[in-house]
Amino acid sequence: MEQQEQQLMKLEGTVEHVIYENADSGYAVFEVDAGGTDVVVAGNVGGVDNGMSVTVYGHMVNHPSYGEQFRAETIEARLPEDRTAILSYLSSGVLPYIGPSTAKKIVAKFGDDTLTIIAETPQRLCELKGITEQKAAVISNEFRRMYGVREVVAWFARYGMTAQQAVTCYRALGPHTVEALTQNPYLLCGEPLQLKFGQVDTIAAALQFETGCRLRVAAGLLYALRHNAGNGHTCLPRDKLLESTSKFLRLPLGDLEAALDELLSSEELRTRTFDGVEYIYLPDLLSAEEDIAARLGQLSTFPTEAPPTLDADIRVLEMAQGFAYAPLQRQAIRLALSSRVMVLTGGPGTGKTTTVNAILSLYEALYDRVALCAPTGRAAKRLSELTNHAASTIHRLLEVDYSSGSVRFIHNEKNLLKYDVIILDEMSMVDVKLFQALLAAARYHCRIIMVGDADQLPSVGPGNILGEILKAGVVPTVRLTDIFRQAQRSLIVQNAHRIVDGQMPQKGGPKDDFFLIESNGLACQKLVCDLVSTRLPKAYGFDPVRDIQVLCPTKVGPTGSVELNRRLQDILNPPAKGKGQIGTAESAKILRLGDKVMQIKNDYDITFERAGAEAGVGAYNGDLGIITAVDVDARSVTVQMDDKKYTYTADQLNELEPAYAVTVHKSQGSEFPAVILPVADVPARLCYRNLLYTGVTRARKLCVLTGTARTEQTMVENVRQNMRYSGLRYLLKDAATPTEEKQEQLSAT
Ligand SMILES: Nc1ncnc2c1ncn2[C@@H]1O[C@H](COP(=O)(O)OP(=O)(O)OP(=O)(O)O)[C@@H](O)[C@H]1O
Repeated sequence: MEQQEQQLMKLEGTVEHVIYENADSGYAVFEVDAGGTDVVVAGNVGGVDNGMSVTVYGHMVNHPSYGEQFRAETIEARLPEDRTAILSYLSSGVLPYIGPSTAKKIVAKFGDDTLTIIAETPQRLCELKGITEQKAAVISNEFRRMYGVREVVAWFARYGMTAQQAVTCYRALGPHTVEALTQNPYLLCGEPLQLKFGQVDTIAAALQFETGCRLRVAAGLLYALRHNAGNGHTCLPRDKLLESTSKFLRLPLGDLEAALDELLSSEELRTRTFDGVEYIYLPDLLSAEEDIAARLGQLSTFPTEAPPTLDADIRVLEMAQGFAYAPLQRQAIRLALSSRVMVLTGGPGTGKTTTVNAILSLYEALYDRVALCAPTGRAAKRLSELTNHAASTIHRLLEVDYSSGSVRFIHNEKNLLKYDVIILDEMSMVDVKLFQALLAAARYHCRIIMVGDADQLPSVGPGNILGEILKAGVVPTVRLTDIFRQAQRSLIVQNAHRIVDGQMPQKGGPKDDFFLIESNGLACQKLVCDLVSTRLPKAYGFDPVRDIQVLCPTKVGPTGSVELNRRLQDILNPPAKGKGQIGTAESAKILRLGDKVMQIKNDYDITFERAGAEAGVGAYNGDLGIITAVDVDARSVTVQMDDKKYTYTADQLNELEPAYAVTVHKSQGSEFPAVILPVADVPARLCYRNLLYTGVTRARKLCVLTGTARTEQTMVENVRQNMRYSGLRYLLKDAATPTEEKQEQLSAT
């Protein structure tokens, strides 16, 4: 920090005029009187007000439109200290009920003590005509709130953290933020910042916390569980949790046992034993799994009957389509119409969508309200194209309310969705919290049909619901296994099935929709670029940006997504005069007019416009779009994602990345006309079957593998199933086991 500060310039002065301020991000542009010279300062400083004394560290930069300005890295702001500064501060209208003339009167009366009086004895303001007790209280509260934010910003700056982090934390922890963090800095590991344990440990050490203290041990255990939830585990075996936490805290196991037991008895953590092994859960993840299990278990045991005309109805559908359903498809249709809950699973080309279409038609004849949904926008779009029926994302169905700064759903157990049936596609991508929310918002009698392919990569969030449901074996399930004739002609489909069966894909040739071109290292990088930019567009007529997608198993290396993005951006959308572009210092990425970009995290707040339709909010991880405008001065870009137009301001640019090449993980739930998948230089931990399978099955018309047969073979043979700890299968089995009490409840309904 010190070293960094040495390279930074220091500027001291008084804030003269705030030109622009974004209260959410803490970004501000303001003029500072630095001993007679006015300097424009810009940066994420957490807000400033006229009259404040500031010490700013940063660099002078030359802004293309605004000329010279000081780009602030950190700021220390103090409240105005002398009369003139206090008057300027209050006159700016920073506090309610105080305009320039009232400010003058207040300062004339209380002088240098003005701010102390406002903070501590606001009733004294009533000595001035026109200020009632109520007004004085409002003024004082607002002052203390603002002062609180400044205090938090200063505290954060002391430990090398940004004003934006401070503002976010203040919003979550409130006026006592500094007090709370001083007493327990490890709170920073939790929501909303989720800082790395090491970083927080350094802060704690500076605050004289002992390495063996209870707060640190408890924080370490919670951190390990949260970190593992980020890797998909809903729980951890007790021994494993203790062992890994003991390693990163560098404390003996014995020191951790007591802290864990305390956390369990205070219910900050929960425990369950499955198959004789004790598992430790974060409470919200246990509730999610228990709620899911209880609801699915209950629905599974709910007696229902198929409509008497079902066979005739199926025959009518077959006649209308001109083909008969295969026996397993028929079984799935019957099961869907005679159960409250079911799973339909199978690989590509096995007739899932055709079966869903039949189920949808039959249900629509019976019920008014059938919802079709999928976890991602692209999956929902594809579903709606394939079924000719409106489909939405789960988030859209539940309607996100982000007004409190965290995700809540408008539809929940108190405001149920008005559907009789919910058909949920791409089930492999749904995590436990989202599924819990969906089930909570479903009416008691609502039927749930889950469709998915368990061999795809599991959800980004914690849990492996589809896999666990299949393992539990208590939810009625049909697994489609035969590949239909049309699909059999496709080498993409055949090879996808070969991969799942552990066989090497057929190599294919130019006439097939799948082929492998052997290559390696930089040659492979060049090959991918040639295929995207010239060879495939020439041979197949694909648009290099809109139709072809490079999917990388990894981010790193010559054929990782980072490097390929850089190369492809240069080739497909090179810089040109008049073509706006914005560079971001942190990630060294460039966003340029015409670029294909991806939203890389959920933003529930960002607004979009739609031509001829209602505007809305929300952009989700994995959404793809094209940059249609760049405002270099304002550092903002406009992105068109299907029919939605978003404007990203300077502080939102970190949500976007060029997307000529994306990782297979980010492509889950999407399909592309042509996929190029480099299978060279893949790090060992990413060399596994489901990843290759997921990548290949994203291709609709053409899949080209570039790389080495050896890497391909390693991927096919490695069945490390992205192993995830979860207790859902046990909880489900338990929930579906009829007990006397449950039987009584059922017969009473
Ligand atoms: N009973 C059937 N008889 C003849 N053809 C069928 C039948 N069911 C499905 N098909 C055809 O098989 C092909 C694959 O079916 P479908 O698209 O439903 O499979 P899918 O499992 O959804 O595949 P994907 O996951 O790849 O989308 C389609 O061309 C479809 O028309």
